[in-house]
Amino acid sequence: MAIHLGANQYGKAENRVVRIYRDTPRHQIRDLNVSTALRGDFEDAHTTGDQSDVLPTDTQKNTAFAFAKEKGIGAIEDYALTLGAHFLDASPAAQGARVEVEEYAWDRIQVDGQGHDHSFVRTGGGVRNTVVNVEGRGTDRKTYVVSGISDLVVLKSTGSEFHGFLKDEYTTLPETNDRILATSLVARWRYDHTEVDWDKSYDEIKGLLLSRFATIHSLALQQTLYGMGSAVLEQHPEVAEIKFSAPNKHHFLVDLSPFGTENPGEVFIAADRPYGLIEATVTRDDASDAGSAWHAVPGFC
Ligand SMILES: O=c1[nH]c(=O)c2[nH]c(=O)[nH]c2[nH]1
Repeated sequence: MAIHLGANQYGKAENRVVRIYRDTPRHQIRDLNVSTALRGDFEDAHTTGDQSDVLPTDTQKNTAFAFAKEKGIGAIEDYALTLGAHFLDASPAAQGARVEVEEYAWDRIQVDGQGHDHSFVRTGGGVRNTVVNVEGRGTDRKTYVVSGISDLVVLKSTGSEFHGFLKDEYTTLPETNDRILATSLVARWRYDHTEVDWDKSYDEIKGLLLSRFATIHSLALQQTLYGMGSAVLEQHPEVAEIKFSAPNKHHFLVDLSPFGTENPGEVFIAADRPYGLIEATVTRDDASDAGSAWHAVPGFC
């Protein structure tokens, strides 16, 4: 029987790196979840057990923590770019390095109208993330950055319709001109290059996604996503394409007629499962080649 090793990568997943800046009494916190992986010619490590080419996952973990102190943490994209380039340089057998970073944001706790110096409360409103892929050596080096947001839970209580859909003998869904539209949005966008003010770009794109969600009169979640994505591409030349994964968090009107009570769009049951899952990519016609930018980014079509 002929068998061979297929695609493989290895690394340390979900290093919870917390960095406190305490140079003054007014501390700052950065709270990250960092996953690293190397891919390349690691045939022997699998087939013969020879680990001489393997930079241990433990070393990768140590590096993520050491860099948090030695180099500090600026934008998560810069931290991931630095780590990715380092791992590729440190591992001659590797052809590519992948670094994924999620950031859990904290706000200062307000005490007597002032943000406290060293007490924080976890910020709501989505988790920022980035995936950096670095490949090749010397002048052949290619670097890809996909950044995004997950768990951005949004709802509009009107301004959403769904009608005119295809019907067959199993269709029972009533058409509606007024429904709740809610989702826990995952959006990831691929940058065209790395000369980007990462924090500014992220803040603006997040703001744009939220404002378009609010202002688009929705005829379907599909149309809302396309409108949100188009706005990002129109206003952010640094973005080549954007992908969405959006569970349609259904809210069903409760029938209060058995109690003789009307319910004109006021009381809903928020259904947990099942949910519609709407996924879409919005791309520039002249987008740059994605290369390995989306390598091992699950959860999108
Ligand atoms: O926005 C929606 N898109 C659909 O494809 C769909 N299908 C469905 O049953 N409800 C909805 N809502």
